[in-house]
Amino acid sequence: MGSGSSKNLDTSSHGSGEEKDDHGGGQLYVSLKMENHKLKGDLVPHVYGSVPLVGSWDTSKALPMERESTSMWELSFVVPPNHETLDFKFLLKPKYNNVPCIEEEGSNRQFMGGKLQGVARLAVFKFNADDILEYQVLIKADRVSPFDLAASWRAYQENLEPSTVRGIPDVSINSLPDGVDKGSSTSLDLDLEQYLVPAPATPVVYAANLTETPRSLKHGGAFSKGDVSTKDTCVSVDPPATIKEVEFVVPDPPKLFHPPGMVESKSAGTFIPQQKQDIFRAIFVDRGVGSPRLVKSASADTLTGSGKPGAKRSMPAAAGAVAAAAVADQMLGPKEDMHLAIVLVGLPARGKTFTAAKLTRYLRWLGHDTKHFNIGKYRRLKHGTNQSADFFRGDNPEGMEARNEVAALAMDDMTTWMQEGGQVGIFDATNSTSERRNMLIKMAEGKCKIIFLETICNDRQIIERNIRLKIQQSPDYADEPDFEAGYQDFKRRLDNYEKIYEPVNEGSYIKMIDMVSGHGGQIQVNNISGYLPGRIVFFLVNTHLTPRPILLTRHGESLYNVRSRIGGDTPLSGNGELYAKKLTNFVEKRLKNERAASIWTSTLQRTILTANQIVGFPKIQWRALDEINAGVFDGMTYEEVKKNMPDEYESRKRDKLRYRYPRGESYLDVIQRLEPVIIELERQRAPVVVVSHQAVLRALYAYFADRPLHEIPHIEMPLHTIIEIQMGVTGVQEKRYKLMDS
Ligand SMILES: Nc1ncnc2c1ncn2[C@@H]1O[C@H](COP(=O)(O)OP(=O)(O)O)[C@@H](O)[C@H]1O
Ligand SMILES: O=P(O)(O)OC[C@H]1O[C@@](CO)(OP(=O)(O)O)[C@@H](O)[C@@H]1O
Repeated sequence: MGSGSSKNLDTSSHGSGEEKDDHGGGQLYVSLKMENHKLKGDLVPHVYGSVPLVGSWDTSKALPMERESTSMWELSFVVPPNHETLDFKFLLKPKYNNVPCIEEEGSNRQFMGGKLQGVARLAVFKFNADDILEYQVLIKADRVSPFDLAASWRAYQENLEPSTVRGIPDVSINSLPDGVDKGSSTSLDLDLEQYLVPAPATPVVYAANLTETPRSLKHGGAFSKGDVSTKDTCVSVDPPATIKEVEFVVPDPPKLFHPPGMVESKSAGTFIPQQKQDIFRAIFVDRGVGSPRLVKSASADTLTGSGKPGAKRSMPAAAGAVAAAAVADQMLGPKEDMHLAIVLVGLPARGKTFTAAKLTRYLRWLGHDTKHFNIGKYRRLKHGTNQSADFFRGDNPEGMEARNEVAALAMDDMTTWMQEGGQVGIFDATNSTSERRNMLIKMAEGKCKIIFLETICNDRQIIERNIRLKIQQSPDYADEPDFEAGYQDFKRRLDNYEKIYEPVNEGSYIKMIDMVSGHGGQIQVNNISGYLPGRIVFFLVNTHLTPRPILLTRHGESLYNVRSRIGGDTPLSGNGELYAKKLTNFVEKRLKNERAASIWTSTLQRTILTANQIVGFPKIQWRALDEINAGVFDGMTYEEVKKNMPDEYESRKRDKLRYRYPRGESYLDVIQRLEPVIIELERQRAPVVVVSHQAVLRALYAYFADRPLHEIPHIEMPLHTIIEIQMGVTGVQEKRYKLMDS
């Protein structure tokens, strides 16, 4: 049996009781995974250990792990902050008995002060001298403030709550009929190819090229046209709408009059200068622009239903939790906390730009006004693309000055944009010395809150792969025809950075350590609190680089689709049933080698029936995947709405994103409830087939395709077509299969 004990945190042993080992307070969120493809009888992996939570070394109270896929077992738990040391071991226990238990070989595993001691070694179980079973082990421990943890978890759980619709189990696996071998569908790949149709243009562009362009370039200042490298300019000078933003500057929120207890929101549209006075009377949280018969802000009419790019606002264009958090921040938080700077830190080729772009996409999709400032792009525009490794030497004063100068310019641009209402700036550079970071901290004083996000990778193979990707993608090497010469130059550049690199140890930070290698990664969090930082940590904890497809499809045509009626819960038409068969065939072929894939549907029968015949994969019903709730219009045709409620019809037409159906939902509401689905799709390592609805799929697709919020309600989402999103190490790619005409 395991040995060891749990020590309660004794403040006296820390001198003055400083929370030195507490890493900024908070609870320890521990996630354990074990993987083995050879299953042994009905033995279930358990965890037991030194604290009551994990059974106090009593095998009958050990915590069972849950099956995540056929070969993967998982368990998460939260250790209260007053446990300094936690010892534990893995245990194999029969499903329905307490004995015999087989404890893993070797010494106890241990968390001390929130950190795993030693490495996450394999879990080895010895049945007898010749019979040994090994499990791969993955252990993550993150410090999360109790508040953020509770908020994230509640939101997550609420959306995962099982439905009670129709009494159908929410998770089911219909096994393959006897004699059917899932791996036997040979030579079928060609069949799939015949259904391929062109996807909307999704050029694979190096993420840095899509980032912000220096303001001085837009307005003809320090970055003269002569400085500009053609490679960067051709991709990314912002559209005129963004430039227009600076023409009308909304006063800083603190300068506005706030009657006690009232909160003013500008999130519902563009301000029209002559109506500026009205904003002083606006008292509402973004709740949609429809339903005049229901209570509506007196000011809503003074705001043009925009959602268009360039609309100026100081609150996110979002609903629900996002809007509520923004209001709370304005009421309670210090002014600078209303703006958040995520400052990347890390050696070159550690995934900083990749992570920055992904986070930008996620935050924008949630409705936060977010911009990505890539300092490499600033440098290229100012100093050209052909800087050799010497430019990056720590002992090259000119190089250092030039790099600090562009970093300061970008920081200036970012804080100026924040003062105009921008919410989250992502500052993407190596920022590899504390001197540079101090410069940024000083520049941000009183303007925004800084959180450092450090990406650390110790896996030589991944670094090697990243370097090769860099030579292929980065504009720095676009003019270098000789791959080997580029490679050697980049290696020298890396050496120069490594010589002076200082890991982050100051302020608020998130460290992502080996998060992509697939084993033993961890996230360390220091001094992080608040709604948005909490969401960011939650998002980063769940993302990884394992390539896998996500298949999105609408249900087969329903009886209401045939009659052009919205909403409802009707079964499939004949056409719809045919699609269900074709989809089944498609999934069997496309996922023939995927043992751990799963099928997600909504709780409405048109999606359940569409997926009904697919066998061999777990099916999960999500309420969050139900179609937009059309409220009092459910079951009507668009024509009927137009005729009977012309005002409502027009309101929706004017601003389909924010329009909330009376007693129903808006697209913004749908996006909010889909957040747990996105997090889960990011977290999954195996393929997922999502069978859902038009509005829901528009919102999900927009996240992956990085489409702006205002476009979401208008994205084409045809019936009987599968959109395959391929999640890969360089980003997201798309394929479309049209199985039949709609
Ligand atoms: N957390 C990470 N650790 C290591 N590699 C990563 C990480 N995230 C993404 N990558 C990989 O690193 C590659 C290069 O990333 P990039 O963002 O250009 O690096 P950087 O900005 O640090 O120079 C990406 O294409 C991706 O495959
Ligand atoms: O937002 P719009 O464009 O109205 O699209 C959403 C509508 O699509 C429909 C079909 O018209 O989805 P679904 O096919 O899932 O039934 C309606 O139920 C839903 O209200």
